[in-house]
Amino acid sequence: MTAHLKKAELHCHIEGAAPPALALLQARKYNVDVSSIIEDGAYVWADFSHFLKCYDAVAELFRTEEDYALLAEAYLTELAQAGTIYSEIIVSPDHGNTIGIGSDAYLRGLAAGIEAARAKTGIEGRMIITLIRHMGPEAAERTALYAAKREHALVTGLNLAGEERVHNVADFARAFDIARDAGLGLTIHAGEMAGAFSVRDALDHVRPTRISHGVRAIEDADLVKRIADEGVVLETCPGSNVSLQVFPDFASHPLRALHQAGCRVTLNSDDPPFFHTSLKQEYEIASQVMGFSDDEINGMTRTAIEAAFVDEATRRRLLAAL
Ligand SMILES: Nc1ncnc2[nH]cnc12
Ligand SMILES: [Zn+2]
Repeated sequence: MTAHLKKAELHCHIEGAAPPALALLQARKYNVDVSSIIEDGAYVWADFSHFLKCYDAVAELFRTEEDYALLAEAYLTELAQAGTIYSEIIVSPDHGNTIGIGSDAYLRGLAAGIEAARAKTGIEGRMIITLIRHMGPEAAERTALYAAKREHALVTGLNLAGEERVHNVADFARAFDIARDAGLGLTIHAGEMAGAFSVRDALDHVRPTRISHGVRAIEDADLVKRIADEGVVLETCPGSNVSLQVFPDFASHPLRALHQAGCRVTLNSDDPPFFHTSLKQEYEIASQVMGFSDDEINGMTRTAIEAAFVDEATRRRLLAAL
């Protein structure tokens, strides 16, 4: 049982956290037919590419600042009820432009939701802006320049998500330079849908302090050693990996092997209802299915706070709360 453990999360895509019931309410509100993406109260998708399309269709159902405030408040409140003290949500201001409210209003809505959840429960939240790999380097640079303006105090990092099997990380190096110069924390989706070379690619060309997923580093023993030696933090999402068939089951998941090799690992939910999981469940899986002790799991939570993209005063306060 992990209900008594404090929790922290570095990796959850906010539109991917929308429960199907909420998506259905939004669909009704905007008169959108979602029968092809929600069946019997669950999201339907067949593979990773299809999942990304389903994700975009769900994101399309959130169209105003208020919609986003409610989504963030609901998600963070649920996390806090499970004992979570810190959460970074991955956000996509480009989506604000797609739906016509603009990036500022999109972030303002999410920030309002984070603040409302903090006022109610004490949970601390931050936003990590993501570049979308399959939208290419030019769009990424525009988004990085926007992120670097740091108009929202709760925006503290930059990520790269989307279809990992297109482009090289080097194509996005300028975007990450812009973010680094602006003092944003850096993390990159790698070693999820593509193999170990993709993690190496991210480490060689950008040197982020964290890797989103990174689990397929296990395919290359030298790379695992490098991750451990350099103290790179892996935002692992076992439920997501099994759901997307990156690994056939939890028994084959490399979390235990990475931990044993000295890699700094953390527990995360990614897109929880899409993958039939939650942060609470990821902690349960680590404990009950993978056999990690409470001390080992607390170590992962501590690692998450140590690697969080927050100011040092907040980090000290969160570490003291563990
Ligand atoms: N698991 C994932 N990998 C890459 N991009 C994503 N966008 C939303 N979820 C994602
Ligand atoms: Zn992700």
